[in-house]
Amino acid sequence: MTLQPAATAGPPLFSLRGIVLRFGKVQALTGVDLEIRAGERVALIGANGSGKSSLLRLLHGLLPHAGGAFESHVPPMSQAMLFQRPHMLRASVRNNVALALWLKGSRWRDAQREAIVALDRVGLAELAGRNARTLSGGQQQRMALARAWALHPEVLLLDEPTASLDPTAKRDVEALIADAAQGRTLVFASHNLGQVKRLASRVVYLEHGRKVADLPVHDFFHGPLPEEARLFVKGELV
Ligand SMILES: Nc1ncnc2c1ncn2[C@@H]1O[C@H](COP(=O)(O)OP(=O)(O)OP(=O)(O)O)[C@@H](O)[C@H]1O
Repeated sequence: MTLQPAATAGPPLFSLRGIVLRFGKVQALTGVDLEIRAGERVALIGANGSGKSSLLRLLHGLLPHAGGAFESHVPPMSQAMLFQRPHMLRASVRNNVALALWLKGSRWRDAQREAIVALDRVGLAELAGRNARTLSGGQQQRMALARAWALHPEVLLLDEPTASLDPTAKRDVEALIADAAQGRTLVFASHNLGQVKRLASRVVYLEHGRKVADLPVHDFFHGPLPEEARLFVKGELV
């Protein structure tokens, strides 16, 4: 499916000013300024280790910052994050989704019913009774998407959601993401520039933890870029 152009961006959801994030001596983010508004679809790109996952995890409240100011206007229950390797509980596919709903306050019976609706949406209803740990990589990502979707989040944060999938699964999961992103704010990390062009309205390029470019998607791919970002887009810097 094709994503509709984002409506005029709404109020700010996340505001970052001069953010520094460290893991011991490693500085994963340095002086990052970023504002993300409702309805935007922001792609985070950059070489391995440039800070994309760290930034997503900061937005999701999973990592503390060591400097700068971070404001989130999204209630914690209104955002969901998909990790590179989704976490699977040793339970049925249905219960993996239902548990997330139950934790959010649904009654168990309602949670199970809503889980089936969400699984149906990603084409997994037939596997609802299977142990989630026996799913293939593509099926796991679809399940994780159903789990995130079922929560009706305002914001979806995705960390390289199709990185480990074969081309068919990549296409399927990307279509589901496009569907899930409708009417929501999407922030995702990706090494797949085709996917960035298809899904994003805006591109943030990180290099060694610094934000080097931050442009509307068309300008990023067609306008002048800082040299390192230009080489990255040409595939000469990975
Ligand atoms: N738990 C951790 N402990 C120590 N260092 C970490 C940890 N997580 C990330 N880092 C370091 O922080 C920096 C940024 O890593 P991050 O995972 O955010 O990059 P990335 O852009 O998502 O990379 P990739 O494209 O490989 O997923 C890297 O130098 C990385 O080694």
